Amino acid sequence: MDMLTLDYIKTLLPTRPDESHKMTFGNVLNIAGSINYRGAAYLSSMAALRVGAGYVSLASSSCVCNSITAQTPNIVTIPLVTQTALMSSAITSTAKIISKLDQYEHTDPEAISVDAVKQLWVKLQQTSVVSVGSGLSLMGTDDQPRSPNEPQNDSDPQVQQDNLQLKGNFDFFCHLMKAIETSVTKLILDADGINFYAKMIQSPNDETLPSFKLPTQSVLTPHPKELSRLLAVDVTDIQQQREHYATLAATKFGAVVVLKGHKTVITDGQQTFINSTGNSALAKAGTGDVLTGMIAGFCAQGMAPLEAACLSVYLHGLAGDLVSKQQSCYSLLASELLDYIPKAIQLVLQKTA
Ligand SMILES: NC(=O)C1=CN([C@@H]2O[C@H](COP(=O)(O)OP(=O)(O)OC[C@H]3O[C@@H](n4cnc5c(N)ncnc54)[C@H](OP(=O)(O)O)[C@@H]3O)[C@@H](O)[C@H]2O)[C@@H](O)CC1
Ligand SMILES: Nc1ncnc2c1ncn2[C@@H]1O[C@H](COP(=O)(O)OP(=O)(O)O)[C@@H](O)[C@H]1O
Repeated sequence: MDMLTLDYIKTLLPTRPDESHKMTFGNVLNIAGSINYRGAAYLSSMAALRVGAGYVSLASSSCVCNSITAQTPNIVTIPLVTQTALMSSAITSTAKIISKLDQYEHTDPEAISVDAVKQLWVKLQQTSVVSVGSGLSLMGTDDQPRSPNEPQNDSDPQVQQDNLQLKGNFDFFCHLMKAIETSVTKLILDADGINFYAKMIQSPNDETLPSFKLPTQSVLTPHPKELSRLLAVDVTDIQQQREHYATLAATKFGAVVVLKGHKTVITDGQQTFINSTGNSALAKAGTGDVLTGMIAGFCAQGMAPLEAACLSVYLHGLAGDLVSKQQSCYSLLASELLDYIPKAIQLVLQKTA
């Protein structure tokens, strides 16, 4: 186990040759965001650009893409066909409307259609790295009231697993992961992408859950609760032995694992690093989406997943430390963290000189 040091981080920053163009610095396809989590799509895409990726495309539903385009001109958007768009084009009579509405009653109106995978097919072949999951809603919690006679212990990881219900973009995600399995080498899997993978791993005999393999160079970015779902281990145990469980997951899933939180653990199962930067300012909704985008952005520049994860986690924490110095650790917004990434990179570069 090694602490991440500035000396080591200095050696990781990718070079920026003068003889270059945007594609020299990689192409990220970010599949992120959903009707309630548009901000996650913005934060992750912008973070990939902020660390130097040459080209970032956001693939999501039209409502997400429209919101992002209204906020920034920097992200190329790929609006994906939604289930409701297909549904309305298929509806021709009132009777059909009623039967279809019944069928889609519990569906997110902006849920992406499985046909969108065909839309993405060529792009998947051309892209150097794909990030999936930030704000892409696949799961909900089963909030059904329970009978008082049937108490359940919610801290039991198995109960947490059972309480996760598939919804929203689930069908699209399953087809997408099958396509990624055969066409993508570098994948960053975040948030509900991890929750789905956990459900798949924990329920190998469930035929309603199509299985997929992670690409050879994958990064999983769980927070402790997500890792607890992946390993079916209580979150308290995870927090007591963070390095142990992160390493176990990396070995089990053949991926780099970034176990987020104070002293983030980064491991490929053989080498393990502990982050030395960051503070409670980062405990704010959306900062994890920024981290996912940073890892994707560095991977796109040709970095190996372990190194890209170490560099991203360190800079993300350093950006949080710079914020804290200027404005305390109370007030950071995840969107402001994006503005501190250049300052963190500059600090590392200055130390290099
Ligand atoms: N602006 C946007 O668009 C934003 C979009 N976002 C997107 O929203 C999606 C869902 O994100 P989310 O925040 O709703 O769910 P999630 O983080 O799984 O928390 C659920 C529960 O897990 C637990 N838990 C969490 N962290 C923990 C920890 N470190 N250690 C231990 N436990 C921890 C905690 O449970 P508790 O401990 O309270 O029982 C918590 O209540 C996701 O796609 C994301 O990308 C967000 O990034 C926000 C900004
Ligand atoms: N107390 C803390 N100290 C250092 N880093 C923290 C702290 N709390 C959260 N972070 C960092 O902030 C990010 C939070 O990510 P995550 O839990 O996925 O939140 P979200 O889903 O809202 O983006 C992670 O990179 C995590 O390491």
